[in-house]
Amino acid sequence: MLFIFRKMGKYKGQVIYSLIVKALAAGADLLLPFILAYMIDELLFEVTTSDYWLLIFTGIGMLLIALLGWFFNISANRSAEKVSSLTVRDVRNELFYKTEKLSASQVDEISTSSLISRLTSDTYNIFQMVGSLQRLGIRAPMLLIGGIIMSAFMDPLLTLVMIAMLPLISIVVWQYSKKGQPLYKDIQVQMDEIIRVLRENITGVRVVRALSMTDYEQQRFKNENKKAVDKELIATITMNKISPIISVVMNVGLVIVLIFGAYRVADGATKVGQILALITYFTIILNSMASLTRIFIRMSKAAASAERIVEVLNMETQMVDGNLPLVMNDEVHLEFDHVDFSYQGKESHLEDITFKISKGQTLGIIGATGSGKTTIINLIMRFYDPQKGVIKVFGEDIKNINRDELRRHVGLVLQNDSVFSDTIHENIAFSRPGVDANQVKMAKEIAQADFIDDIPETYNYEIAQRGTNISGGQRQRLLIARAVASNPKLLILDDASSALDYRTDKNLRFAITTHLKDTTKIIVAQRVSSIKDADLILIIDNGRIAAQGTHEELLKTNEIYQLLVKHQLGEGLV
Ligand SMILES: Nc1ncnc2c1ncn2[C@@H]1O[C@H](COP(=O)(O)OP(=O)(O)OP(=O)(O)O)[C@@H](O)[C@H]1O
Repeated sequence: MLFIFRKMGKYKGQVIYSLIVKALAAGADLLLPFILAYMIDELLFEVTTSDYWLLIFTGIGMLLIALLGWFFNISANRSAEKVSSLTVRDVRNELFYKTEKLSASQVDEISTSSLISRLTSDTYNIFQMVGSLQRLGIRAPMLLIGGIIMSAFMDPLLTLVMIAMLPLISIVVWQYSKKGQPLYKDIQVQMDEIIRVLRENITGVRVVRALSMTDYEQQRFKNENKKAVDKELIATITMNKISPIISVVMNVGLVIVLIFGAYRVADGATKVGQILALITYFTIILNSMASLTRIFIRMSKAAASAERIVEVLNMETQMVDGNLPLVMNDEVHLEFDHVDFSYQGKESHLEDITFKISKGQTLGIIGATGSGKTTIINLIMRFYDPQKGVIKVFGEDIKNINRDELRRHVGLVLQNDSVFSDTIHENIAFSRPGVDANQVKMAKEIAQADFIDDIPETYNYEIAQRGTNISGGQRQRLLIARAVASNPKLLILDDASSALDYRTDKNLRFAITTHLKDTTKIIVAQRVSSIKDADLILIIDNGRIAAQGTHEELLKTNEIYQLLVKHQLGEGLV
């Protein structure tokens, strides 16, 4: 909760304005029953000609005060909305900025869906609370205290009856608010699950349909949705018990006041107008208690959400960025020195990886599914840091290089990379400085993306979201064009040509070798033909390098490689 108040603190001028204006509006509301009592008791029953005019002027005065109250309320509410929007904008920005700085393993730990729900529904809960707090936070207590003072001013004895009810009400509100917070946290955690199922289905919509899994997925979503509804119900039922309890307690007080009031009017101890005003004040007190309850409910929700947001904001920055300028005068462009890595720090995913390649050379990585090929790429891109060993890129320890600087010099195509809903030109150029129309054209040629010339709109053709209006092979070529367009120092193609036919794949490799002579290339592939011309080939098996060497060397010495070649290229080559 402190976190929210700190964030609101930035707009304290505006908050103070809202609160003052709200207080004025509440003051106007409190004055009205008082004037009404005066009109009934002093003017209405003993009306003379002069009193008649006073009655009219007092009525007009009441109307003006009501209008003023209305104006103050509108102005304060507007200001309150502005503060809540700005506060939540700041929270979202800070959370997004932090999310960008999280390491890939921290994102794995929290999960992407949870990050999305923290950025959306959790921040919305804070938005609602900040608004309510300004709209009702001053108005409700003012009406409550003001109502008590005004009624005590009119009839202290009857007011005591009402005051006697307040401690009981406070205990009820406090107890239920305490219960509410964990329940609302549960709902938010369930929201993470709903977003997870939704994301999986949206990104995998075609697979779901192709495998006729729609019914199954609908059921899966229904289950998660039902769990959320059940949790919402438990929280709502729990919190909604507050209002009726308060209502019953207050109405009992009201009835007692009415009975005593009737006796006191009969005895001449008080007047009818005063009793009427008292009842109005008690209704104001009742409503202000209901408003306070609403604030407490919103505060419970917002506190649960703030806790989830603060949990992310307080995560330690695991990857410290180096700031050494990249000199790149080392001949060795990539070196792994006894590197060990595990995603969650438990089972090993890479073990004792050691190899090096020089500037302009090509590294081929081949191995079974799940053997650790992409994990090596993840470490080169510094998505994760290894637990042991040193990785040097361009001759510098990767930990000393600024990550943005490192990635600016790398052209990367990952297995499931996506294109964007934009023109072909933008998909290749990607708004990078220096990547002009000529570079884009050159990239198209290297990537064998001739299909672009066959489209009437050529580079202006609009690609649909996730590239649904081009084929898999065309998408891969577009991604390769994007990676080579900036003339990177290091080009990484992770299974990037799997959808290309052998001939196009061969032409692609030839074009890369001739056009990007100084670029160091890493090709991860399942096909021997894609990596056989590499200067160094790594055979990865279960997170370890089973063998390394050139095609010829491995053909002579390594059984796994011999088998691969035999199966893929034919007996004659072994
Ligand atoms: N983010 C992650 N968290 C935990 N484990 C992971 C993560 N990514 C990959 N793994 C595990 O690490 C191992 C190596 O995965 P990796 O993606 O490197 O394999 P790969 O050789 O590239 O496989 P493929 O050829 O199928 O792409 C696998 O057992 C995989 O389940």
